[in-house]
Amino acid sequence: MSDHDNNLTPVDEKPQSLQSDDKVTSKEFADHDQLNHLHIATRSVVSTEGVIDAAELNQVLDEAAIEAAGQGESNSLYLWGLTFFATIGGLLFGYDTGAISSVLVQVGSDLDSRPLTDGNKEFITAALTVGAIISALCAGVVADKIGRKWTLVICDIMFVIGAIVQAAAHKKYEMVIGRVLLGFGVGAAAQIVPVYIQELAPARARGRLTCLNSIAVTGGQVVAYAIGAGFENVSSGWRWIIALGAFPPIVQVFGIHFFMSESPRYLVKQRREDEAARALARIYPLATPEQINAKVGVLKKHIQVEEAPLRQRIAKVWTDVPTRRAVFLTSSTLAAQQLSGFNSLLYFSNTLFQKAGLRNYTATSLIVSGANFACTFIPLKYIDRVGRRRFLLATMPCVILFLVCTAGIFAKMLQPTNQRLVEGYSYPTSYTSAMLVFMVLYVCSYAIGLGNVPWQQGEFYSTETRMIGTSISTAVNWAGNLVVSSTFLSLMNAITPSGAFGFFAGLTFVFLVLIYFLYPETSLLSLEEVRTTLDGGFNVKKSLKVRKEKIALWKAQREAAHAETSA
Ligand SMILES: O[C@H]1[C@H](O)[C@@H](O)[C@H](O)[C@@H](O)[C@H]1O
Repeated sequence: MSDHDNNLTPVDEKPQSLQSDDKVTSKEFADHDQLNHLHIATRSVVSTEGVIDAAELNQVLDEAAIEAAGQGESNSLYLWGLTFFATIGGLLFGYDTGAISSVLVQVGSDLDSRPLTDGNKEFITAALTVGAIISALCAGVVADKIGRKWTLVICDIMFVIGAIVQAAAHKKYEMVIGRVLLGFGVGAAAQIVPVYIQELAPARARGRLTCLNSIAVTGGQVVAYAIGAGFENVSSGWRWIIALGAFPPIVQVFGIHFFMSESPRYLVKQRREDEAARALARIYPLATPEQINAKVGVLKKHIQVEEAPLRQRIAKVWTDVPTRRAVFLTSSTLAAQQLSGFNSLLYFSNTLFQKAGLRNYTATSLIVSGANFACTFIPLKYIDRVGRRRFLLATMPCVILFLVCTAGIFAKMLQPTNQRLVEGYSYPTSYTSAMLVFMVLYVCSYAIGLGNVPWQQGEFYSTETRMIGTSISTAVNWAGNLVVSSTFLSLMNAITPSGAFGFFAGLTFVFLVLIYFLYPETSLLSLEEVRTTLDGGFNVKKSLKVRKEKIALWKAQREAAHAETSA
């Protein structure tokens, strides 16, 4: 066993009670069986290497006790409420990215009195993404300055104005402006909502509550498709599809005003410690006032570190090697998510299915987004138990396989039309059905792994670099989205539909190799353990070993506790 792992090993003897000026190593620290119990129960943030003084130890113990107080108990109603209102941001991200598929088909000649060309369609779709890249880059800094809640309010304002401008558009450029404004909201929401949830959630529920945001995103896309199908035969129905997106932000602003608290971390930073304590007491209803105060103390300590000037924190992202590794990993996985091509289907499936001669093409597209939504629930249940890395490694080969099958079926189907999708040509139903089946299987594999796991990115960062690191990788994600959305239709024209899907398969394969060699397992490891995992390398084997031994240790502890109670 490595030193690292030894830190988790319980010993028979308890250490002497600790005086405030005592220095204890992390080894002794872990030997304290109370802490060991709490550490195991709660995955509290404990340094596994450094030297910690006793006052700090007590603080961490108290913080861990807060987590333990919530252990076994379901999340408080308040926490559910916070998550509900926060994930409206995810819902809007999904709705506004999903709605474009129906809008592009239904818009007809309503803009500039001319039908949209493929180039126009790509441009309009990409406009949102450009806005999102810009806002993702700024969102972290803004949220550190004015708070998470107010950043969300700005997103909501963008959602409403963007929707109004688009719904009222008669010219292409007005539509593009509306999409960019909407993009400002979407990009910032994609960055802020998961981090806000991670800052509020108790450690035991963090992974799953973050998954809820992905469910809101994919759910928003399904709602957009369903509404799109509903308005298919309504004149100027596309204006309604867009306008309906202006209502959820109003609900969110209502929730923010009357219900949501600011992140306790931000409140402490603003020296509003009483408010922070009140928010924490509602999130951890079983915690004692002393525990809450201790938690506020721990936050204060973290925030002192965070208070390094912005320029220094940005510099650290580049100069600190483990942080650079974190940026590389989170950006690569978020790029892989986009370059596997899922959004090409999300944005253009209506156009694609319409050209392939499928009747009810909007309803057919609903199957694609529905499969994405349904499969997002699988990681919700198992993401901590099975592990992030395993989810990716198990599902990415399936993504590649079904992309290749889709490419193959296109190649066969388009033989009579010289590998071009010719609108009005009647392709055999056996081919169009097989194409749909392979696409759905591809989407399911994507949703279980790549669609979800990369958004757990916050885990790889220290408190100090989390906002900036996740801003960078979120912008990379939107940049990948831009590449796919602005080139897909042209790519299909240039290298045929089968070539385009084959290309996505090839890119996914490259990322699969990268993840296999470099992506460590983070589930069940404390945040501190995740961070030390990136010291001196990517340490994939070490992370797997630590996780395995941790599980073995938990089992042994549980059995010992069981034997003790039955004796
Ligand atoms: O995780 C989400 C989800 O997979 C969405 O369906 C997709 O449209 C987004 O681009 C992605 O970030």
